[in-house]
Amino acid sequence: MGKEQALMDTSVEVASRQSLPVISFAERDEATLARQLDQAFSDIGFCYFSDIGIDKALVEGVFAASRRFHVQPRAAKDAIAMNRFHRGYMAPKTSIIETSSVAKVTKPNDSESFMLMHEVAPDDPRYGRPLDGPNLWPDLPGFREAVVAYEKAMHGFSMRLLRPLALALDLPRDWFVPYFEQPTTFLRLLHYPPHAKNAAEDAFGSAPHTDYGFITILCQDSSGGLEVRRSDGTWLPAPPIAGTWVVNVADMLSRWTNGRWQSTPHRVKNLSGGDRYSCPYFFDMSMDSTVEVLPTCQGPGRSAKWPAVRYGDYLLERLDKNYAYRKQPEPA
Ligand SMILES: O=C(O)CCC(=O)C(=O)O
Ligand SMILES: [Fe+2]
Repeated sequence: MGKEQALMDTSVEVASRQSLPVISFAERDEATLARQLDQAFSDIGFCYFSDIGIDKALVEGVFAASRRFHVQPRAAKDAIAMNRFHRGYMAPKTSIIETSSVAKVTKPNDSESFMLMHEVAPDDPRYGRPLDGPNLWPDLPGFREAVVAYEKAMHGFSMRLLRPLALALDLPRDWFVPYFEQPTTFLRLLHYPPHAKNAAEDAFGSAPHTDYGFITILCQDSSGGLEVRRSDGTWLPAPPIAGTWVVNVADMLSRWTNGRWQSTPHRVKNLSGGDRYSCPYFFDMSMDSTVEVLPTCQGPGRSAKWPAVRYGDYLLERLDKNYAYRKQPEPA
């Protein structure tokens, strides 16, 4: 490969790409990881992670919990319908991605989910602010323990990931840490029913969208159906690979990097014929974080493409537009 080609390959996504890169965290030094992360996130904004040090039993536990939750009768799930803090059960066809920059989305998503966010205790000064309130739990023995154990492990890994991410962007290795002392996190236990045979072409389990925050680390079952948009507008499948997580850059991280890392649109159609389960973990900065283009991602000829934004404001605007329950009048 000539030097010019090599340079191009690190900055321009290869339109003919047939698969996403897999980055292994087994015995890799931070500098190597940083290089691989930079390449993947600059190219297509998506990759797989393997060997991230999370016990298989934790993964099996969270999927088992999700299945137990979703097979319950609808009334049991509605008993913990999503509260104004964005926690609880989100019924099918109650989210429509009106803020999609990708497509005119007209149909609500054909999926249901249980949403868990960072816990905010009543004695926490943040308690009661928008999106800072209590989680809701189903009446299922062992459910909470399994879900919290997985969430804790994902949080630990995500904190460790901050260093190679900072190095990849030529920042001091602990640069991101202060933004994540009180992170905004979402663990979503998603269930997709089989895609209806007569469904319209533009009906999706998850319509084309980008994620809002910093980074998303998703574990999927063996059904398949997730697709990632290439820069030429075609869609690349992100099929299940045992022992891996699918990872993507979200809007705030893309904005922080002045677009060097891409917040890539993705979508889901569950064509497996059976139920599909996935568990995305959204690891985002504290609500009060100001996201302003990084000093290392701007300079002469690379002026900042976005003004500074407070993450909590950006997030609220998105949620208010995309979720039906947020459009109802507040209960008295
Ligand atoms: O279920 C999936 O594979 C993707 C889910 C997703 O993109 C999301 O919840 O933001
Ligand atoms: Fe997503």
